[in-house]
Amino acid sequence: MLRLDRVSKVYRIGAFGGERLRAVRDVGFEVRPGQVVSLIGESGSGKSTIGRMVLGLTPITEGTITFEGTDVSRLRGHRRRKEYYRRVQGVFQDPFSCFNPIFPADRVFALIRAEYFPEAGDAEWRRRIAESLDVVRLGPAQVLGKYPHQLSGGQLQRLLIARALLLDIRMLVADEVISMLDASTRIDVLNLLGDLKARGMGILFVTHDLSLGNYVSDTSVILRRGAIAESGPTGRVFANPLHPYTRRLLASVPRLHRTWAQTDAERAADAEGGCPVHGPGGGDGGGVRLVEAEEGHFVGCSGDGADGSC
Ligand SMILES: Nc1ncnc2c1ncn2[C@@H]1O[C@H](COP(=O)(O)OP(=O)(O)OP(=O)(O)O)[C@@H](O)[C@H]1O
Repeated sequence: MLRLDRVSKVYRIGAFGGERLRAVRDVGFEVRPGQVVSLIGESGSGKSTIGRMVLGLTPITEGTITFEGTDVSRLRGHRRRKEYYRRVQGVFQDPFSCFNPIFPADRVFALIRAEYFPEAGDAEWRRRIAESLDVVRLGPAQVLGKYPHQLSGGQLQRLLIARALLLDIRMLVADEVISMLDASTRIDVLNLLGDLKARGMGILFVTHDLSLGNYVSDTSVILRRGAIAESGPTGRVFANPLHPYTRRLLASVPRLHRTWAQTDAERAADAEGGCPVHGPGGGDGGGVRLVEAEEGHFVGCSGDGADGSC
């Protein structure tokens, strides 16, 4: 469905764009129908840049992104972009910023109608909205005609997902979609993503939170400084983390019955360095080259070992 091959992004930064920042390095993975793939990494690891490149919101520097066999790396022209967005949509962290406070929140539906379904009759359109709201478990009376400030963050987030569903999308990029929601609403939105997956939708789930990645995804892609440190079936990556960076991330998840001191000791042990594939002396495991350590489970090898094997 969605495939990234050796995708990189270099931003021009500094005065007059004279400096370059390599935010994403040679990233490749696939999202299949009915599959949730998590992009996991700390702040600045390049997760959102990848999500934005998939959505055509940030131009890619190198590599290829294909969706259902079509190269969508450089989407040009209103018609091509419109067709792509009929199939692929994004939902982001801050639902409030997606709504204009001076209009009722359901204006987002009217904008979709004007762009994609100008020929739809009123009765048909009302039925389609009701169907979409039903999928995201919102009653029309709860949200229609209400202003953004009258709705909760969770309701607004679900409204945005309902808007995307009007388009018969095949893939959703969900970028930190629950970070701003309270605990009870979070689980609602996570379960909703589970429903969408069950309907065959592919989901690219961007998160800095390992436990969320573990909860929702079939495949995990762990990013470090823009490169893949480790990737594979979520069960394998979490049960047998091979890269020191993944182990450090896992060690920093607060757990009941564990103390700071125990977590610190784990961190220190992992910080000793070396390549996760070839051991100490094999570089720092920067994730430049991916090595298949077990079936479908890849780990970044720094490629600079003394004997050239690494
Ligand atoms: N438009 C931009 N111009 C220049 N640099 C950028 C731009 N957007 C992101 N960056 C830089 O690229 C790197 C990756 O940023 P990105 O937002 O993709 O990371 P992230 O993993 O999503 O982080 P966070 O979880 O904090 O959102 C960071 O160093 C960031 O400062």
